[in-house]
Amino acid sequence: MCSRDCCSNPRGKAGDKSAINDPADSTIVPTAQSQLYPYEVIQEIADFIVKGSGIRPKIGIICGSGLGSLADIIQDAKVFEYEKIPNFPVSTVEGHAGRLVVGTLEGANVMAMQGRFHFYEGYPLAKCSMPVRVMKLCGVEYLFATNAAGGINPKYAVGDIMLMHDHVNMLGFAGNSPLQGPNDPRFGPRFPALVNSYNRDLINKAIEISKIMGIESNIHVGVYSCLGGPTYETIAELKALRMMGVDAVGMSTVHEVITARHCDMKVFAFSLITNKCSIEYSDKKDDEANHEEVMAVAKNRQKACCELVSRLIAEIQKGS
Ligand SMILES: O=P(O)(O)O[C@H]1O[C@H](CO)[C@@H](O)[C@H]1O
Ligand SMILES: Nc1nc2[nH]cnc2c(=O)[nH]1
Repeated sequence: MCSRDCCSNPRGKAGDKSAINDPADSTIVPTAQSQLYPYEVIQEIADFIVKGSGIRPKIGIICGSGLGSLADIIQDAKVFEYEKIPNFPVSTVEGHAGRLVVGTLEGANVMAMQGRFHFYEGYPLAKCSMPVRVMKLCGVEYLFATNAAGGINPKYAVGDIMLMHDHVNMLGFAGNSPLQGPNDPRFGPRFPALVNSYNRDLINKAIEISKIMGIESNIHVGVYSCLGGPTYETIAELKALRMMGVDAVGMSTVHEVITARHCDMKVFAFSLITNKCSIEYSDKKDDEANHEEVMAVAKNRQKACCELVSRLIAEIQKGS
């Protein structure tokens, strides 16, 4: 196990002073985000997974809130509990089981995170997206990132799927990035470009698949934004996001996509619209987002989400 403070659970263990910064201790030097998980530590984690599973995955899947069933359809699955993976954080959110599932889907070698890490859990962004680098060093070429999100675009209904074609990085606007700190060129360049981050070919294929599935009227192509959470948005914030061209809002994915594009992975991402974000002031309880509703909608729509992902992976396999 890595003994460095940075890799440990931020909540620490009872009596474990190493997890708490002492403001009076002038010897503590703040660690830049990019230094939290050096290349060698990521390599160790990747080796542990590849050796333990006997599989070199090509596609990495991140299951959004309530969408853990995307990993349940993986065949010949080898399951790694996050607690048992050296230097891996733990999942603390309901609907995020905290397991890595490695196996095959539609003939492709895949690895899926049944549980992701969020900024609001107390993890720095580089820690939230560290598993994407692990995927890269395991051999992953394609990242499939999924999330539950609130629909801001008035045309979106609960249960619709928004294929992400762009994002607005609100945490980035505020000066926070998983790439902040010295750059390790073994992962990627100092200044990665993010135009065309969301693979157009995969978006087009997903649209074609939605027609075959008969769900094309529930599919949109739009812009996602990640806020820090854990609060859901105020009406004024939702109005501001809408003015900025945001169609769906959540608390994840963007830093994962940044990390994936930095190391040149192809990205496909979608949001399941689990609640409508009303931008009108009202006293209606129905207008308040809540995590139980998010999970219930995700459970209802998991079949369609699984089919979309499976069929898209089958398309990738056909082309390889
Ligand atoms: O983005 P995922 O992990 O799907 O979850 C979304 O749903 C939770 C809030 O209900 C937040 O964690 C938000 O980010
Ligand atoms: N920030 C945010 N995250 C969500 N996740 C699911 N729904 C929502 C929402 O309305 N807002």
